[in-house]
Amino acid sequence: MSTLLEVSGVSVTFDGFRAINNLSFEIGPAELRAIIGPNGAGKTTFMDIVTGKTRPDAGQVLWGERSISLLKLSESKIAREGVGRKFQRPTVFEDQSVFDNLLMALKKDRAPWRVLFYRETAADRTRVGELAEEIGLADQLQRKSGELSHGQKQWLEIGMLLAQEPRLLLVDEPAAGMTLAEREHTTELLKEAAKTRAVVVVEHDMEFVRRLECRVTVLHEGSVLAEGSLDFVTRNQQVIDVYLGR
Ligand SMILES: Nc1ncnc2c1ncn2[C@@H]1O[C@H](COP(=O)(O)OP(=O)(O)OP(=O)(O)O)[C@@H](O)[C@H]1O
Repeated sequence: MSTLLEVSGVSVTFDGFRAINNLSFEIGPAELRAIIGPNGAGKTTFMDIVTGKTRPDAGQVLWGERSISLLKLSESKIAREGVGRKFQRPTVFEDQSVFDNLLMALKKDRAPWRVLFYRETAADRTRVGELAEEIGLADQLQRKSGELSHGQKQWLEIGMLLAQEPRLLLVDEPAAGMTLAEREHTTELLKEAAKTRAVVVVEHDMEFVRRLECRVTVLHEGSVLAEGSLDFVTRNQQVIDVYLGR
């Protein structure tokens, strides 16, 4: 399997506390991966490192075919390289329609004068339609985003990230606060997105993780404790002791 992202031997210490401890982790170019683990295991810090928010004290984070080091790039450069991140709370423009939110998110030259003189094209409208279809909001395009349900807002934000055509999408607890039907739709959406890019989902909801039907990485004290199918990792006695059994 070729590798899109390779984290190797990464450590991060905050005030003497080692939040990430010699972490090594790989993900392929079109793969869905779930990351689970107890509170404080280092899941958020892992995403912070990949996106350039937190700089590790040691280790490597290599990206793409040319194995460039993400550690040398700023947060904005990493985003432009194709790393997208979805935080837990949706951050859509509530006063704007679903259509406008998606339109604004399309990958464009962001030079200020271009934004100023920007006119949407037929190709843009088509792309917005495709994205809306993909996230299940094709019949909601004219609605104000603020009127959407919590789940719909989350899908819209995923759509806005997909509009940027990321090669890796990091998603933090997408199922939180969703109804069962919304969770099911989210599962389908993430599975579909992972057919053409890497998607890493941090999640505590085990039923949700089961439905993703993907490889699972269990983090504990900043390292990988176990990796494999959900059935495989949940049979691991250490995983039961530190996470599931509590
Ligand atoms: N900026 C920081 N300064 C000091 N300590 C930090 C900082 N960020 C994270 N930590 C500590 O590092 C450890 C790992 O935190 P992290 O948020 O990555 O865990 P997590 O697995 O995402 O947990 P949760 O499931 O609760 O979100 C925790 O003990 C946390 O308190």
